[in-house]
Amino acid sequence: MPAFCRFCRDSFPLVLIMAAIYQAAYRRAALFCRSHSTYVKKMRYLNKLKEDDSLCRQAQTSGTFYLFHNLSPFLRKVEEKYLIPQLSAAEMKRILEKFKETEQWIEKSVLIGCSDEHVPHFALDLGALERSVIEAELKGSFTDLRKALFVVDEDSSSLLASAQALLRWHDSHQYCSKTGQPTQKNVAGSKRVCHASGITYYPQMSPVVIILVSDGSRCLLARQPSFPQGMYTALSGFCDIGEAVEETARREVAEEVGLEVESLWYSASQHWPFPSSCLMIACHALVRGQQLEISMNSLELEEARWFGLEEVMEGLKREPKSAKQDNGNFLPWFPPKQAIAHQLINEWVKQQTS
Ligand SMILES: NC(=O)C1=CN([C@@H]2O[C@H](COP(=O)(O)OP(=O)(O)OC[C@H]3O[C@@H](n4cnc5c(N)ncnc54)[C@H](O)[C@@H]3O)[C@@H](O)[C@H]2O)C=CC1
Ligand SMILES: [Mg+2]
Repeated sequence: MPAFCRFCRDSFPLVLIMAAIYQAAYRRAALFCRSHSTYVKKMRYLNKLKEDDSLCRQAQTSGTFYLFHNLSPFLRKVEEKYLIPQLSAAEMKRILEKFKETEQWIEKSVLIGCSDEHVPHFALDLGALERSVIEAELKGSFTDLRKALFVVDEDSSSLLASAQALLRWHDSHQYCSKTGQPTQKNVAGSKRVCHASGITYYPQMSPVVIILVSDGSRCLLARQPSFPQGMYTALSGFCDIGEAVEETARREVAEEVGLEVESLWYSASQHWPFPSSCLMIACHALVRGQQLEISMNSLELEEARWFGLEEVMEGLKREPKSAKQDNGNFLPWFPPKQAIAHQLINEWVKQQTS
């Protein structure tokens, strides 16, 4: 039975081995001790690349590149699957030479991760080059992110979302908001600096709280006028400056549907790239022992109502395509599984049925 870390050869104390066995986590624990796991090494390597420009410049020569065109990711359809091609530095050079562009372009790329073997991954937006030429050359197409996220697998969709968010942030932070002078990105793209003022800008996300309100046996779902027909989701709202998550949740529920939250518990969080990089903080909330009549804010919402368990379970199974009825009305359906709203609704169903 191996009881040594693969990297430092330190043996594990017996108590740790026993604990690992009992937690059924033995396989992983036996290969790496905590400070030498693949994950830790990977995170430390990425951190070094962010801090060290020359190391990162060197990494660009052995890295792989995900391409975007005006923030739309490049996808290739192989049989029924959509894949995200990763180009080597040599392939990038070949493409850029075709456009008589220099390799200086590579410097515009941003670091978005690395493999377990420390092959760094970069994202690069080729928006200034002719889209159709790149598509023909690489046999694929630049696809709107709203479509791309829902046709690739789950890991790829979160990678695409964060890569696009970082590229978007750089595109819109090219000037210092204090001096108006151009800002310069570090090689990894983890920050931009204004050399005139000395201000460093870091990529940002806007925190949004998403709240699935329940009265114990029903849950509250709502529609904004801009939603596709028939789609309902949980309430949500941006955090005001200085607010805690709990305060935002209480305020948004009061503002949007006129109810008071009695208790609130955290579920999970998700980066969401629309409209531009939100950190979605998902919570369940209970409103009980008070008036349960909804007083909807019609400036923000088109409809808000209570849904029973059965209606929610049917809505979860319904495809948007099959929501339209013969009379032109739409049956309710909910956001797809990639959206954290879906997870909240699923969790609520589990709570009700367990
Ligand atoms: N991933 C998911 O499951 C879901 C994601 N969302 C996302 O949550 C976000 C916020 O939801 P809403 O209910 O519309 O928010 P909201 O209820 O706070 O209303 C939006 C309004 O807030 C104002 N606002 C305040 N701070 C803002 C900021 N930093 N950026 C943009 N607008 C700001 C603007 O006037 C805007 O029109 C949306 O971008 C939406 O895409 C919403 C529901 C589900
Ligand atoms: Mg809202």
